[in-house]
Amino acid sequence: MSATAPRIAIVGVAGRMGRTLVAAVEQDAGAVLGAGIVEPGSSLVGADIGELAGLGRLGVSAVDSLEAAEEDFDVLIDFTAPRVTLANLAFCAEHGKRMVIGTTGLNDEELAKLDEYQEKLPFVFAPNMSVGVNLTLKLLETAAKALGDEGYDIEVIEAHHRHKVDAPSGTALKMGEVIADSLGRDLKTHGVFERVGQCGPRDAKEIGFATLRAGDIVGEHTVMFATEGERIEITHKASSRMTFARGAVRAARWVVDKPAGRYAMQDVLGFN
Ligand SMILES: NC(=O)C1=CN([C@@H]2O[C@H](COP(=O)(O)OP(=O)(O)OC[C@H]3O[C@@H](n4cnc5c(N)ncnc54)[C@H](OP(=O)(O)O)[C@@H]3O)[C@@H](O)[C@H]2O)C=CC1
Ligand SMILES: O=C(O)C1=N[C@H](C(=O)O)C[C@H](O)C1
Repeated sequence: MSATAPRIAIVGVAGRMGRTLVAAVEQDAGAVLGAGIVEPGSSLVGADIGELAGLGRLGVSAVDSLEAAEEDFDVLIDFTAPRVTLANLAFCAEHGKRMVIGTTGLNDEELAKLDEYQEKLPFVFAPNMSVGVNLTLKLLETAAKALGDEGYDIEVIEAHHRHKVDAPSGTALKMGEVIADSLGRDLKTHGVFERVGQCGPRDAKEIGFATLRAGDIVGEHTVMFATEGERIEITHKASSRMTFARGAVRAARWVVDKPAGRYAMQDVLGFN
């Protein structure tokens, strides 16, 4: 399988990431566009996915189920919504496929469900597929270890486009988890996601989150380490969805010959 270019199916192919993924697969000589899946009953069934992506005709027509695409792909790339992703994971496990999952906003129960599949198929799950964000996670580990117990307050600030449905972003939560793990804290107890009214002074160990939603912001994350007299800010700014899409295609090429397991982008990039 690894010797030939994997055939990729993109679910949610008419979405913001779906359309960008079509372009990313087309640009990658090591991957082949196998199928594009839209919502069941969508008026886009039969549309050419190249045309949906603004690339002109590519000869691949959108279908509205994984069953209809089953013969046409090796790896499914899924940037949709939690319930859709979990249903697709069940299909892929049953039919010997691999997956790359970029969907965010999974609740604890859904995250636990994801774990149930780690022995059933190989899949990469990452809230952010960009190389830059994954490097930033390594920098945060170092910064948190150096500063977190030295009186520096830690705050995570994220900004995204007006259409985003989950908050804080999956990336912001991942950043919080990396920082908490590095400091032996638990994000469940130390994460502060809302401050309103007479909320009192800041606890030294809390990890605060602030969310902005506006216009067409692709995705921006800053982690602030602030103490009296100085502040360090580690920032990542995405200016194009192509950075996520290229990472996802890279993950699809990587996961195609891996044994069953749940992998992270850090594994794909060799950062672990
Ligand atoms: N990991 C990463 O690097 C990144 C992750 N994301 C995450 O990816 C997800 C999608 O983001 P985005 O592309 O902006 O969102 P969009 O809403 O633009 O795209 C989601 C697409 O999924 C489609 N969809 C919904 N249900 C189904 C179904 N049952 N079968 C097939 N398709 C379906 C939607 O169709 P319809 O519109 O008809 O409902 C829509 O086209 C979010 O969770 C986001 O946070 C985003 C960017 C980067
Ligand atoms: O919804 C988005 O757009 C993005 N979502 C991801 C997240 O929730 O972290 C990644 C990226 O920042 C864009």
